[in-house]
Amino acid sequence: MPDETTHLLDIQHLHTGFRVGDAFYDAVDDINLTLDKNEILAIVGESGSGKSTLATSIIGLHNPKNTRVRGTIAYNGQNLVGLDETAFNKIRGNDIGMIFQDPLSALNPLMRCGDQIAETLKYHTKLNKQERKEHVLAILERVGIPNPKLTYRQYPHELSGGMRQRIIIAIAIACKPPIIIADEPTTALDVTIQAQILDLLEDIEKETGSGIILITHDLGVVAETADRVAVMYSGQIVEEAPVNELFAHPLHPYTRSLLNSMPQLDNVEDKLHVIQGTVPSLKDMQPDGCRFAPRIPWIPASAHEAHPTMHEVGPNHYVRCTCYKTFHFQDALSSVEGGIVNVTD
Ligand SMILES: Nc1ncnc2c1ncn2[C@@H]1O[C@H](COP(=O)(O)OP(=O)(O)OP(=O)(O)O)[C@@H](O)[C@H]1O
Repeated sequence: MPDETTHLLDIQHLHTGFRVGDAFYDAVDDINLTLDKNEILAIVGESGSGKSTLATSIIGLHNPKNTRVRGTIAYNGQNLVGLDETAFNKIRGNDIGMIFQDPLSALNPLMRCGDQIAETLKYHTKLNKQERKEHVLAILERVGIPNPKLTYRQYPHELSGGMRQRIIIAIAIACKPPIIIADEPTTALDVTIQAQILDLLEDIEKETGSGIILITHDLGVVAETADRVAVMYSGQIVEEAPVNELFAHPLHPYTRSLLNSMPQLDNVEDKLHVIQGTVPSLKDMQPDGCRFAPRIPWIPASAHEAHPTMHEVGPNHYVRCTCYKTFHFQDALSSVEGGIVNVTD
């Protein structure tokens, strides 16, 4: 692991629990993770695995009445956990830029696009009105808007989905934040635009040296864009590795299942395999033991750790629980249940 002092962000023992009835349930359960300059760290996992909760914990977007956040998110000598709204407002946009999945709901429909970018500059910089306008035009050009002067005056609904996402990226990078969190930034876009937006994010990372947390359920996006990957399942990280290592030597049964459920362009004859079962809801999460065990019932209980920990299995490669050592995909013939073809190798 890189020297601790170089980490942009150092998350230790992060728990984020939501109130359900009278109790809190951890959607993020003891996460340890670092982000460095000049890297794109992908957080990948199925819907409900806790990816967005991790992101919103970092930028303090939770209602404290219904949410309990514990642990440390060290940034620039301070712990972001427990900061009040005033302190977070200074950090959001200036230190941490945020790119959301749905640009239409993230933008103000009644405000011109240029003014929305200028607003961030107004709040965080001492630039005067004219300087802000010039800066916004330069950013619009940087994010690939073909006619910045026209788009400055346009409202979000006048733009295509791809262009709107470029506006969101412009807002996120306006103050050159060292950290950018992109939560499913391309999910709502078609494939061609998706590739352009991912290229843009990569260029920004190279130009500015920022660290980007890229949240996605799409392993194709991960393969194309990320430097390092953390795989999340049921609120926990189950595997973490540099991207090439993860794709070449995936170890955790969940990672292997996710990879096996990806369509392979070079093997069109193959069936698309589906992972049986679903991510448990908050109340149904097992407090201890291997949380993926119920989805691989053919693996004996003795293969799992009672209290799973992360094991270092190679340089910067970590995997949770010992079950990866004995895991194998179930035989295809015996695994057809309820119309679902289970993963096989
Ligand atoms: N405000 C909330 N109150 C209660 N439960 C919540 C809240 N937000 C999320 N959850 C629950 O926390 C768990 C993790 O959700 P989260 O949205 O972080 O997952 P995700 O991996 O980002 O999924 P998706 O890709 O669908 O957003 C889920 O069980 C979800 O229902």
